[in-house]
Amino acid sequence: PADIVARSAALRAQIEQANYRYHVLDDADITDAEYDRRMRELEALEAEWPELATTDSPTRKVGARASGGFAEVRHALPMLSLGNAFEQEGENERERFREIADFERRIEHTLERRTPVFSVEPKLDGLAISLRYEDGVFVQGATRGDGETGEDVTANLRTVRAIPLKLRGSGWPAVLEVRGEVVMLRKDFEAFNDYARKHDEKPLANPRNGAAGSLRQLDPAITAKRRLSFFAYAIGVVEGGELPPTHSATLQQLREWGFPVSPEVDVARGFDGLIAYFRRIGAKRDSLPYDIDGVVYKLDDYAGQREMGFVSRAPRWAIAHKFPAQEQTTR
Ligand SMILES: Cc1c[n+]2nc(N)[nH]c2nc1OC(C)C
Repeated sequence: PADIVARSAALRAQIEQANYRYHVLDDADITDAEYDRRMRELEALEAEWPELATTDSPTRKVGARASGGFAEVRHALPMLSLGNAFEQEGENERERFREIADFERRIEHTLERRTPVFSVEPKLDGLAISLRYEDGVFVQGATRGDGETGEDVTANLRTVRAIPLKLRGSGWPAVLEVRGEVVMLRKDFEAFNDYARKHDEKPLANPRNGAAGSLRQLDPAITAKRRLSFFAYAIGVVEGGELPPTHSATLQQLREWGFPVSPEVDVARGFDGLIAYFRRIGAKRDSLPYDIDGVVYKLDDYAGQREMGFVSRAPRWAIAHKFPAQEQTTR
């Protein structure tokens, strides 16, 4: 009936807007209680009128259990690994961060630029995944695997509220692949372990294990009980449309389409800019809502990235800069 259809459409719009404000803008405008009340009302409507429960409904109906394990997915564009750099002994910064100095200098020389612009990001310690959208609708999600082929964990990813089931706004390509990290936020990790201890269940060693373990559950109903999050950091396949010419502009575009992107991402110029960012993020590492194991520097313009190319499977245009290993207290 028309009034039911109108009511469910209004609830969807309100819930999707609340998801966007909570996960993307980190600026919720309704209380959790109000959010839950609207979700329960929509779930009740869908229970009474099942045709309302379409696959992109924000009620995120849980799919079937992947009985014989996960299907394999071949990444049309390999999911890259990153060369990484560690701190060394040395009198001055250029020696202590020699590998970063070499990385940046190689780009200056090859592209004949001075102090090139980099997109700089925290390196989240979670599980890398690739999300495929066709005409703005989430159709498939896969783990990184070996970079060439991963596991189809679509049903599990549909239960992650930070992952949009359909894109927001307009102007997206016919096919868009977004890559990023599924993480378990520290507050959700602590809550999970408090619950586990009280109920004599095995606690998680660290949030990364929480994310990996939750996503690889064969039964998506179990994944749905684990509170996971997601932050986009790259693009894969793009067909039937185009993206901005720089990575930093693309990340902003992804936010507008409904993807969470870490608020810590920034742009930096030249070696000094990279090291200033490394120190800034290093200083606030323990106060971030998720675990990180370093920062990532990427030449910002895609034309320059193409010109720099790759060494084996790691790009010459990007590098991870790791912090000294932290004694991982098994909480
Ligand atoms: C493997 C990887 C991991 N991360 N993490 C961030 N933040 N960016 C990023 N980029 C990556 O690869 C790029 C080369 C796309």
